[in-house]
This record gives sequence, C-alpha cells and structure tokens, in this order.
Amino acid sequence: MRAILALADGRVFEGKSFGAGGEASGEVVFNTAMTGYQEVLTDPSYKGQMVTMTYTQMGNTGINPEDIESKQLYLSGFIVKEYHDCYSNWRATMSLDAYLKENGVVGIQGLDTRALTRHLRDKGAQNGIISTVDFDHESLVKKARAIPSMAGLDLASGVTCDKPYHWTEKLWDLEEGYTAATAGELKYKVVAYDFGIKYNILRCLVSAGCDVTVVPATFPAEEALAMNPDGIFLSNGPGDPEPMTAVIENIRKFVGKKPIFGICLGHQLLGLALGGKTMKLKFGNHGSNLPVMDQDTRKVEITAQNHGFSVDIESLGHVCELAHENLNDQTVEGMKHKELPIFSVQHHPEASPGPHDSHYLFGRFVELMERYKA
Ligand SMILES: NC(=O)CC[C@H](N)C(=O)O
Repeated sequence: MRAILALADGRVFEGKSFGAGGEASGEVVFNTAMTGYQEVLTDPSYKGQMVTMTYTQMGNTGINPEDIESKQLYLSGFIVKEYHDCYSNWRATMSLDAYLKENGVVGIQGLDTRALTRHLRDKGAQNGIISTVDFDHESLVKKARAIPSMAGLDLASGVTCDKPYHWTEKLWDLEEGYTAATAGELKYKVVAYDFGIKYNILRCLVSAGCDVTVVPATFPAEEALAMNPDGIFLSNGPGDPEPMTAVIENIRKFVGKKPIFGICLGHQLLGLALGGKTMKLKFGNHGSNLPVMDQDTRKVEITAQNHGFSVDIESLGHVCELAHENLNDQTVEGMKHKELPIFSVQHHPEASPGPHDSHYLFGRFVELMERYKA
C-alpha cells in the first residue's frame, strides 16, 4: 500500500505502508542507532515525534517481550528504508509490522532515509505527517504546517504515572533474565520522579543498590522529603522542559536538602530549577553511538542519546560547571553543582539501546548518597 511522508517545509517522500495505516503526525527526528528499534519505540521521550532510523534495515530481529522500556509505544510514526518481515532471534515472538499494527503506530518504508536525514540535518528537525489515506502532496504539507511546534510543549504531564509505586527489578542477565532484588541488597532510599521514565533506568538504580519509589511528576517535594530518602532522581521524558513551571518549582525544594541526579529531561529541569536556561537544538542527538568526554577523568564514553533541547551552561556559570561534553557538537552533556551533591547528564547512562560505557554514573550517584549520609 502507498504511503507518503510530507514535511512542513514542503519536502515530500513517497514510500510504502507498514505497521498501522491511516495518518500520523509529529516532529520528525533521525536516530543513528543500528539496533534497538524496540527500545526506541517504547521510549516515552519520543512522544509527539516520528523517528527515522539512519540504519537501513529494520525488523530483522523481530519483537520480544523483554526489550521494552515502558508499558506502551509512544512515538507517533516510524520511518525506515527497508522493512524486513522475515525475522530471526531466539527471543522473538512477533514481527515489527505486527507490533506496530497491534499498537496503532503508523509506519512508512521504502523511502530514501539518507536523503531525509540529510534534509533534517541541514534544515533542522521539523514537523511532518505520514499518510496512507491522503495522497495529495499540497494538502499533506498544509496539515504538517498546522501541527504545533515541539518548543513550548509540556508532554511529560501526559506520560507520568498516576500514583507512587515501588520498583525492584534488576538489570537483565543472560542466564537468569530479569530478577528482583532482595531487601538486603537495597541500601539507599531513592525517590525517582517519573517524567516518562525508562525501565532500564529503574533497573540500573536497583542494581546499584537503590530502594526505588517512583512518583508522579507533580508529587509534592514536602511528601517526598517526608519519606526521608537518601537521594532524589529526576527522569528523562518528552517535550520541552521550559513550560513545566510547577515541576521546576518543586525540584527547587530539594536543592541543598538531598543529593540529586538527573537524566535528560531531568537534567534540563534541574538546570532550570537552578536558575539556568534551556534551548532547542537544530536537530538534537538521537542514537546510541555518540562520543562524550567526562571532564574529570578525560575518558571518552560512547553514549545513548535522545534529546532535542539542551542546557545553556553559561546561564548556570554561577552554580554549576560542565562535567561532560559531547565531542560531536560540543553540546553540554552533563553538569555538576560547585558545592552541593547535585549532578546530571544529558545522555542516557542506562543505554537501552546502546553501549554500557556510562553505567558508572549510577555508581557515582550511590557514592554521593553514601558521602552525604556520612
Ligand atoms: N530523553 C529525554 O529525556 C528528552 C528530553 C527532552 N524532551 C528533549 O528532547 O531534549
């Protein structure tokens, strides 16, 4: 079946439908990961976006029930060069096409994703629409132009959990799969704010020895402090951090009271809570092969990333210093407070998908809590 992708700036790509049919729209971004499409599909931070994978073949390893990062698929469209229905993997239980259909996610394949990526890189990430029902280029471009811009959108409030819950699952193990931690293994009480949290962040925290209570985005700081946690964790999530004013105000109440660790949207919200600014990047960084340097150790780690916004470190010069830097585009990849036990990263140390180079950051959070306790 025919499918069309139209961008707001008028560029149109013809392709074939896969996954669900119909019409879907969102901000089109490119992801440079070669594998891990299942984790990409279930990453809540992609809400409101349509993702094109720069790697050419997708679907080869099918879908399995274990590599999910949340309870559902969040992106609104999936754009690939070549979809492979004939999958092969020891854990696979269904095809990517069936998975997208079952979850109502519109896909398009058979288009020149290299040309699309180069276009987004040159002109910037922008809104687009995929359709298997309207084949009129002009009408599609018009619809793409009517979609609200990602800048200014608070999407995290729509993906956070309804009520607090306890998480005990540890990192996946080849022999044992997923297992739960025993109470004796969990030494540090952590309140984790869910702005669209990925499961593997929770697993990394638990495997590092944290007793994790996940709370909704608007959970009052006073109630979190009453739980007497050793540390506060701020999660990743979709959308622009700037309009989340109540959340930013709430985070400010932890500053100077508890160790804080933030990832991605959590890092951006922390930057705003500390009095800094955030900005929208031209096309951001989405992938699992992005080089980052730890400014303390001068070590380079290959990281997983998924962001369109960034913290302006100059605006935080009075309180924070740059702790990690992206070696591709020199964006701020991490910061640490000059005096308080507070740090955050823009990239995703939990990977999923991606290399485990940055897992040490969960250990750093635990060390910080240990020192603060003492
Ligand atoms: N993965 C994330 O937390 C993304 C943060 C934010 N939505 C951005 O695009 O920059």
